[in-house]
Amino acid sequence: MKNTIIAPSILASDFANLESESNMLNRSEADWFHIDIMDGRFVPNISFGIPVTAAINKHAQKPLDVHLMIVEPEKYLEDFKNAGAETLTVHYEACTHLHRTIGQIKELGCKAGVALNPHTPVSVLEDVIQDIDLVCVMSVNPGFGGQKFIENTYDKIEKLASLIKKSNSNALIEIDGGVNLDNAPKLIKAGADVLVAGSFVFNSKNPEDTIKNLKSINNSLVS
Ligand SMILES: O=C(CO)[C@@H](O)[C@H](O)COP(=O)(O)O
Ligand SMILES: [Fe+2]
Repeated sequence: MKNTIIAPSILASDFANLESESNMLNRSEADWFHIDIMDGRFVPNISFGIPVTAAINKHAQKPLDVHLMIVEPEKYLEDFKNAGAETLTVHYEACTHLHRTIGQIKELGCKAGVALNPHTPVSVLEDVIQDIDLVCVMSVNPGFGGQKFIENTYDKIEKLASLIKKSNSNALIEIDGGVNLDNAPKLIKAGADVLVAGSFVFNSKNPEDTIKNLKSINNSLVS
C-alpha cells in the first residue's frame, strides 16, 4: 500500500509558539515539517528566513521540507542546509540555471526539489526530471496560505506522473496549496506522494486529529 507523506505547513501555525507547534507535529502522524520561505520579491509576501528555520529545527524531530519562494535561491542553499533542511525546493521560475542549482543542492547532501507555479507546464522539467527528488506542484499561486485549490492540478499530476514513469525518475509528486480532506483522496488517486496542508491543519479544532485523518486516506482508498 502506498504511504502518502503528510507535510503540515508551519506558515499557518502560531509563530509565537513555534516550540509547542513543533512538539504537536512531533507527536502527530505528520511525516515532514513544510517550511515556506517568502522574500517579498519572488512572491508578494514575506514569511521568515534562516534563523527561524534553525529555531524550528531545534525542536523538530522530523525532516524539514524547505520551500524557497525566493529569487536567486542559489545564494542561500548552504545557509538553509545548515539551518536543518533535508529537502531544498527551488522554483523553476526563479532559476536561470536550474540544472546547476539542482547540482548545488545535491552537493550539499540535500534532496533536490523543484516547484512549478500554476501556469508552468510540467514539460519544462523533461531534461532534469531524472536529477530531482521531488516536484512540488503548486495548487495555488505561491505567496499566501488559505487560498482556494486550483482544479486543473489533477490533470497536471497525471501529466507529471507519466513524465516521471517515462523517464525512470524517482521524483516524488508533492501538492502544495488548498489541500483538505475533500480533495486529498482525488489527489492521491491522481498520483500525489506528498500532501502539504497549512490552514486545513492549523485552523482545525484538533490539528493532530486532522493530520491523522489525512494520513489515513490511503487505507480508505484500498477498500
Ligand atoms: O507554499 C505555500 C503557499 O505559497 C503553501 O505551503 C501554503 O503554506 C499552504 O497553505 P494552505 O493553502 O494549505 O493554507
Ligand atoms: Fe509551500
